[in-house]
Amino acid sequence: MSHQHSQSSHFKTYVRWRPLSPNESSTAEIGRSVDQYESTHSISLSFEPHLYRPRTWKSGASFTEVFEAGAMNSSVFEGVVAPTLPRVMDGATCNFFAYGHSGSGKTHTIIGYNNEVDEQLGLALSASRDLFRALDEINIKLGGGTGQGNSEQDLGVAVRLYEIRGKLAVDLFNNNAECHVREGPDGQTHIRGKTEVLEDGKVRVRPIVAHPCCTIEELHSKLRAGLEMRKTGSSSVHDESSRTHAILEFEVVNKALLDARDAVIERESELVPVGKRATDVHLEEHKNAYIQTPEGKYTRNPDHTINQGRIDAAEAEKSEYETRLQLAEAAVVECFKSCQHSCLGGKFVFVDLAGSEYFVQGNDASVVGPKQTSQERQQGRQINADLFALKEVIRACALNHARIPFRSSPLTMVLRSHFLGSRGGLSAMILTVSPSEAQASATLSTLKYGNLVAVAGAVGKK
Ligand SMILES: Nc1ncnc2c1ncn2[C@@H]1O[C@H](COP(=O)(O)OP(=O)(O)OP(=O)(O)O)[C@@H](O)[C@H]1O
Repeated sequence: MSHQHSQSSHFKTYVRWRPLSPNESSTAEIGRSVDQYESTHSISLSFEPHLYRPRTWKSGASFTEVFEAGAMNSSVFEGVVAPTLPRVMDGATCNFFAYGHSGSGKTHTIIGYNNEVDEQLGLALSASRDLFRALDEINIKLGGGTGQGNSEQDLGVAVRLYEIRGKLAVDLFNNNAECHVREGPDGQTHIRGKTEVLEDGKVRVRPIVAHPCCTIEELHSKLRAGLEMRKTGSSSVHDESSRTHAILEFEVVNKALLDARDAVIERESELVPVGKRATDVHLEEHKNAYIQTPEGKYTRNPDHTINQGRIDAAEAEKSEYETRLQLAEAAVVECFKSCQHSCLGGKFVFVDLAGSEYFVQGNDASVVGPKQTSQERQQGRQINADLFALKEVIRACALNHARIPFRSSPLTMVLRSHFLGSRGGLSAMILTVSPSEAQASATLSTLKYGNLVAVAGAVGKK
């Protein structure tokens, strides 16, 4: 088939239909069928006549699998996430994006609403369950490890939960603290909270909080508390609509790594006042070294001698603290080298993308969104920009470009390390869609975006 594109082994796209909800039971369903090619599927849709919508639409052969409305979370997990566990246990990052309109089933898929029943457990919670099982085995095998986080080397899971709201990251594990997303001189993205000035003059800037968990129960309870903090906005479709991208990370850690990272933050906070003092001393000593003549020119001040010794002492102190920081950073690297298992640093990342009702492709008139305030329209524009940026990053990664446009949006900046860490890992997008004719425009919008992303993820791959 001419429109058939093979799926990259590093990026996959899935579709999940949800059942009609009780209040949609009287509405008609979108006509749909699936064609299977070698390892991909295309979807054909037919709609009731509508002024702003085509009568039929067919995707490319873009989708790895299409889950029908009867599929339980456990089947989706087995098809999408479970096969990637070995990659995470080898230290890679596997990213999973849920994308769909408000009420289409993103939260149902990622977190789940009934955690008492295994089949209903969301993908993230099932992933954490399997991750803990695998880590417990290693902790016992590596000898001495109790699996309860008592040993420096016992492996556990650090969980982070934050949202991208506009240009800021909001830490749901730190009382919704607003954090800035910046690129550092090292080219890495840094997500940092407000600067805290401590009593001893140290200046601390905290990264996103990572809760270390030794058991799945501990992780669930932290997660429940964080999810309570999620901002909800009004929506014409679903009361709990989110206008933000939520990011949930599970990273394999041990106490030695967490301590080493804490030491880096501590050394950074010590360096700030010492660095400032060195700059102040330099400025003070040079301030009176020149005077202005009546003609407005600057000339050396004969009455002032620069105290070079004072400047040198301040610089020497600064470089001592810089060395301490470098040693602390080297200790983090050493943790990875000395760990007896390659899984340290392996990550599952789940991203609940903002609702697809904001996605507009060109002058696409088929998308008729809910009535929005001007603030919501502005958020919508940012979300749309994020989604385009994400697609372009996926394309550049698939093409193995040396320069990947992570800087294009706060979302892609934040995902930088996850995409780079996914070399050896995998990224997948799950498109959640409603079969209701009443949601046809939103469903079409979701599938169109998913189709674009799948094409982007498949370029350059045979
Ligand atoms: N596959 C499914 N099977 C059964 N029920 C589902 C499924 N998908 C969604 N639902 C139900 O539909 C409702 C809306 O789903 P959900 O809250 O997951 O939507 P959402 O996409 O996360 O919405 P929002 O973006 O507004 O948060 C929930 O009551 C959920 O239980």
